Amino acid sequence: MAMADASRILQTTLIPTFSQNPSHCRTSNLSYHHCSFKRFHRIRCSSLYTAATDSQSAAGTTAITWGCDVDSVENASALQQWLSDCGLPPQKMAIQKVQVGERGLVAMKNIRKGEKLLFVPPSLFITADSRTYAFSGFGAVNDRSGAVKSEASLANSSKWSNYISALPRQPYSLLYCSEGFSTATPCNFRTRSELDRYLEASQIRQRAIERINDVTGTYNDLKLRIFSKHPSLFPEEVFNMETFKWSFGILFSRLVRLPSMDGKVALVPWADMLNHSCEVETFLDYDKSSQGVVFMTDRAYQPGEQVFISYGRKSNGELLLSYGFVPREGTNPRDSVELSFSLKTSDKCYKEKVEALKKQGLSASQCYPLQITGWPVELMAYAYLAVCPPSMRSRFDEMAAAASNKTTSKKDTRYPEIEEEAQQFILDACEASISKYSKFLQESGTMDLDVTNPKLLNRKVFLKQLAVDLCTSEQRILFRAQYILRRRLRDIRSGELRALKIFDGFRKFFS
Ligand SMILES: C[S@@+](CC[C@H](N)C(=O)[O-])C[C@H]1O[C@@H](n2cnc3c(N)ncnc32)[C@H](O)[C@@H]1O
Repeated sequence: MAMADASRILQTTLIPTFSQNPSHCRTSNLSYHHCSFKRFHRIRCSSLYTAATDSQSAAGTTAITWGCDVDSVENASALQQWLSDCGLPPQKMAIQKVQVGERGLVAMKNIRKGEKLLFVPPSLFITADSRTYAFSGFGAVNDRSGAVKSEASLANSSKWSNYISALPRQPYSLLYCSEGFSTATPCNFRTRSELDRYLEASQIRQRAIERINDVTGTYNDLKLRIFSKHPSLFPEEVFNMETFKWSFGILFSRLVRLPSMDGKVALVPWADMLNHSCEVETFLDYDKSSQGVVFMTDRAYQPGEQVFISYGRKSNGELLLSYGFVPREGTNPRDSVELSFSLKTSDKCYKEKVEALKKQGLSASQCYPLQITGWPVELMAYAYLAVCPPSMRSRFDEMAAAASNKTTSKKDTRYPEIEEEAQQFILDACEASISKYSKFLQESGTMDLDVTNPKLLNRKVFLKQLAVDLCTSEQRILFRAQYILRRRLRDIRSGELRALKIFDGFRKFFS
């Protein structure tokens, strides 16, 4: 789920707390415009970990007091009752503890292949334009004096209280990787150094850092411009980094994009209890004929079996980043690994090549995804450009254009004269990356977890396992690419050798 989508939903879930009751704004001298947070649509990425760390340590850490344990189903029956009172039709599934994903929806009756399930009506969606009331602890300001009700009383008074009570108190998310985050968080990367250590080999580390910076930057921005100026309206106990990360953790792991509603994103209670399987190809969407969110099963289920949907055709790294899990090894046909490539600064044509790339909006270093089945034509074009000799400088522009995925004609142009060098260039990057993964995977067996608290030890073992699973799956793709590249190079070289031998034979014959 894109950061901008999550941000928009988060902001609108805050707005109605005020906009539904403008008198709060009057008492606190905040204009309606201020209350609506419209000015804070922009996500600021400038704040770095240090800023987040400072505010965090100054604030102290506060554990989330709403929601429930990630594997608890005690609030599930209340949720199901509330949903049916709100118009959810009778269901063929119920929330239960499951093997995959802690809690999930399990078939109560026989379900046929091709059957439509769920039918969650729009009145239950939480979207950027819903008049949602107090979705998170952030919406807790709701009395005339501006005092904050406790989350418990908020949870009881909010329309969404049953939904909030059934949300995981500690969503699995890489958002919890910033320094100084609460040790109460059970299974995420707690510190930046953990993230660096465990995900050093993977490009997902950089993506996680960018996401954390986006979220912490947004919080710091709001804190500087609003929360700190109106402490009675925005008390630190509620408006702190921890609750902010919790909200984003929930959004990243539960928001759904609905293609039939022009790509609108929404939290869809009940539907968000379904877990992901890479082995199904069925997605949530709004169904105009039944006027609700549905999915169509692509296999049959018997009573007692867990029912799955697909969260999208995502790589294991993307699933870890947003949802905090890595699928079982070899089960994700959409898995890919991002590999970084750079032009050599010692290249005689370095500047000209950088210029050609710049014209396409690319830089000297580029990342391309490798899949078990191969890699994009854009990567091959970048490799040609990287190894292209000065005598072929007239081709730089066309190679750079082909290296950009903006080109509509995905022509797989080949340059036989530099084919060997280009394949070798990709192989070198692959092998450098493989050795980074091998180093981590070898060391992970002996890595000192450095903890005394048994709860924390469990958490650390879990997160290290996630990193090991991700790195194993990414390295597996790289090994496959290495195998293909080595074979191609062997063929090219043996082909050249054969051609040389024939040429030599002709030469001898004629002489
Ligand atoms: C949309 S929620 C699904 C309901 C969730 N299991 C719950 O109890 O609230 C997404 C979260 O479920 C878990 N999950 C979903 N699919 C999973 C899978 N295949 N393996 C492990 N965890 C999964 C992850 O924690 C993810 O962040």
